[in-house]
Formats: sequence, structure tokens, C-alpha cells
Amino acid sequence: MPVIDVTHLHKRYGDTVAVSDVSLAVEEGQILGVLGRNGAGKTTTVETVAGLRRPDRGTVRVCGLDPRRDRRAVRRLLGVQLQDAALHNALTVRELVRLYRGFYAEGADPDGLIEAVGLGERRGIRFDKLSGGQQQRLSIALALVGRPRVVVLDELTTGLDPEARRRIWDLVENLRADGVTILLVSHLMEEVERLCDRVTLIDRGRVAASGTPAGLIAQARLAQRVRFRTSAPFDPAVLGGLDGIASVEVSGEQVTVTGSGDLLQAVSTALVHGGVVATETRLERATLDDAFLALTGRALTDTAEPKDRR
Ligand SMILES: Nc1ncnc2c1ncn2[C@@H]1O[C@H](COP(=O)(O)OP(=O)(O)OP(=O)(O)O)[C@@H](O)[C@H]1O
Repeated sequence: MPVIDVTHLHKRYGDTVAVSDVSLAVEEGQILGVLGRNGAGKTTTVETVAGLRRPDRGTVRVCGLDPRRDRRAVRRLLGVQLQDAALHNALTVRELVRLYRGFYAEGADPDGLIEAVGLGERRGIRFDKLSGGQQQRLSIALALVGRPRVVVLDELTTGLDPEARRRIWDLVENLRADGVTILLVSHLMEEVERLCDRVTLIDRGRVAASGTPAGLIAQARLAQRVRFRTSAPFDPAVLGGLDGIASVEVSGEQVTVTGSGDLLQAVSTALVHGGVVATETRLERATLDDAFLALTGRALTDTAEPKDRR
């Protein structure tokens, strides 16, 4: 039985259909990434898992329990880091972590956890004096302070600087090593590729595809990507008629071709025939970003800025 099991979830707000027939499952000890653009329905989905929203239709189970009906039991099992954590402004980092620790019979050492999220030097600072990224790291610490077996993380590292992001990724990898089951909402492809065993792509409230990161790339038939530069303006028609080409993007001197088969060879030959002088030609593997575009028809990456807080 999956630890988190969402089946045929529907949720609307007035006329807005936020989630339409979403099903997803997270097996014990796995990390499932929910990836999608702003407004795709990711937060609504995980908020129903956390028991914060009532599904209009469908069922949500955490360790076989209903997060709303069995609220108390689920609270003991589940740690939740949500985007809009409303915390007590007048309390310091250490006071808040200790306060939350007191809600659980057993839990993490508050000071160790504060160090692990990189707030050691800020432990005596009030919540309202922390930067946005520091507040976010504190909310991650609070989600983990009861040593939950199941964790929901929403936009884990959006807005964090690269060092803080890597630290949090290490923390999540340690949780996985301890067998914790994690549902992770993200629109950062790199985060999902690094951390997640499986991914569910959500687009416009619906599941567009699910699988392992590598499986999704394979499903999109995007085995490869070839990049090169040209000093003269590039006409994509030069590559017209080549088998296996999924897309050609020209950005100034930089040309990116995605596709399958022996792409590098095919592109190189077509360029020679077309009289195009290409430099810095390199073959890259396709990413989840490419898969998202191929599977939904829309790019994921233009949404990589922090979302507006509601
Ligand atoms: N409380 C609410 N009242 C009305 N509409 C809402 C509410 N919460 C979300 N929505 C709408 O439901 C849709 C899905 O929103 P949701 O926050 O679940 O998406 P998301 O994928 O988490 O987006 P983001 O990446 O921006 O967090 C959006 O159209 C959003 O505007």
C-alpha cells in the first residue's frame, strides 16, 4: 500500500477548476516530485494531503488514514512545510523550533536541526527579522522537528541562494536515507532530477505524465540535445526533413536541436550539406524541462520565479 495515496482528486474554487482527476501515489521511503507551472494545482493537491483542504471528489490517504477525518493521527505522522507558513513574529528561531518540538512526544534535537538548515548563526533572531529565505529554512526545520515518517515539502528551495539550496538538498537526501517518505512540490527541474525517485507532471490541474525522471525523458522520446553556435544567421530549414528532430531553437548565435536517434551525426551532416559553419558543437542529454515541454506543449522554465504569496 502506498504511504501517500491520492485517487481521482477534484477541487475547484468557485468557477476555477484547480485540480481535475489527479491521482498519485508515493511508496514508502520514496520521494515523489510534483512538477508543474504556476497555478497548475500542485499546492492544492498537497494541501489536501495535509488535510488543509477538503476534496470535492476523490480520496486522499496517508498511511491508510484520512487527513481530515483522522486529523490527530495524521498530524503525528506527517510533517508539512507549506508556502505560507504563518508563524509567531515575536519568537526567535530557537524559541519556535523548541515550541514546535514540544508538540511531539519524540523528535529532533532543536539545535542540531537549526544547524542542519543553516540557521545556526540566526538562532536568536526573531522570525520577523529573518530574510525570506531564512524564514523558509525555518519552516523546513519546523516540518521536520517531530521526526515525521512522511513529509510534504512545497516549493522547498524557491528563492534560496545556491549554497542554502544545496544544504537543504543534502538534508532531504539524509531524510531519504532514513527511509522517510516525501511528497515534494517544485517547479525547479534540477531539484526534481536530483532528489526524486518518481515525478508526476501536473498541467492545468491534470496529470500530464508520471514516471521516473529518466522514464519521462524516454517517454517524451527526447534522448538527446545538440547545441552549436553559428556566426552567420541560422536558417532552421537546413535541418528540415531530418528524422527524429523534435525541436529547433535559435537564440542569437546559439542553436539548440532536440530529438532522438543518432542526432549528433545527423545534424552535423545536414550542417555540412547546408554550408553552415558550426562551432562549439556538443551533445547534451535531454532534461525533464524538455520532457515537460514535449509532454504538455508548454515550457516549464519560464515560471521559475518565486510565486506571489497569497
Ligand atoms: N484559495 C483559493 N481561492 C481561489 N482560487 C484559488 C485558491 N487557491 C488556488 N486557487 C487557484 O487554483 C489554481 C491552482 O492553484 P495552486 O496554488 O494549487 O497551483 P500551484 O500549481 O501550486 O501554483 P504555484 O506554483 O503558483 O504555487 C490556480 O488557478 C489558483 O489561482
